[in-house]
Amino acid sequence: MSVIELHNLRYRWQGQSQDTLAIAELQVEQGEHLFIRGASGSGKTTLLNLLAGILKPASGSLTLLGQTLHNMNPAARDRFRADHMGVIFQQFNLLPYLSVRENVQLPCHFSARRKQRAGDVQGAIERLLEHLGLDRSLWQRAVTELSVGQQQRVAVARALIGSPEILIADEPTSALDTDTRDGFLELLFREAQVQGSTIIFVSHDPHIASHFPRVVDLSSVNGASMVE
Ligand SMILES: Nc1ncnc2c1ncn2[C@@H]1O[C@H](COP(=O)(O)OP(=O)(O)OP(=O)(O)O)[C@@H](O)[C@H]1O
Repeated sequence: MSVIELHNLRYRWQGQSQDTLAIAELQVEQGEHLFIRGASGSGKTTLLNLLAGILKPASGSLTLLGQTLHNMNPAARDRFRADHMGVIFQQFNLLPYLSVRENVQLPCHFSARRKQRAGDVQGAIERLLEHLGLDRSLWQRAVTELSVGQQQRVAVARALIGSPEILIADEPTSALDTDTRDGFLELLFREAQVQGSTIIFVSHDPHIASHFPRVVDLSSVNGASMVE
């Protein structure tokens, strides 16, 4: 079973005369690191929102770990997301009034499964922050006191805790210089590999693509012949 399976998927934003996305086939296997590239406006964020169950396809099928998110009720969908997905967005979405430690711990509050998989939660937080190279002196600090690069590491640790099967990253490196960006990707890959997580990484930056074993250009799969 693929981790993500997508078949004849269509999505159109309201008011648009054409489908934003029309993807005949896309499968992502466990542990794969997939980079999705595409010009601005090609539908990358729309695709991630469909994968996360935030948007519902107009037609076609989309399954994650064999389950169809858009057929679930909202509570079940939220639970699925908390249990199985780690997300890293451009703005990181860290909670400013919480410390580094508390931010990383959050998914274990929302998901008993993630908590159970993390085991010794405080130990897991420390291991992740150490592996991601975040100095121990920062762990009790509010995240607002951290640099952008440091906040990014906190966001990665939070996405990884409790070993979710699927990691979704939307332009998480856009604020970084080249060296910091490459270091960030190395850390992300190393940790994802340890956990066997699948990565779906979206960006319009072509330099990042060279770090990924599999690259899908959205413009080449989007609108390709669909079997009705
Ligand atoms: N909320 C919305 N309402 C209507 N149309 C939208 C909405 N969000 C996106 N779109 C349209 O869908 C298309 C794809 O947008 P999307 O944000 O998915 O592209 P993207 O590839 O992520 O772009 P970028 O690289 O600039 O972030 C665009 O034409 C955009 O105008």
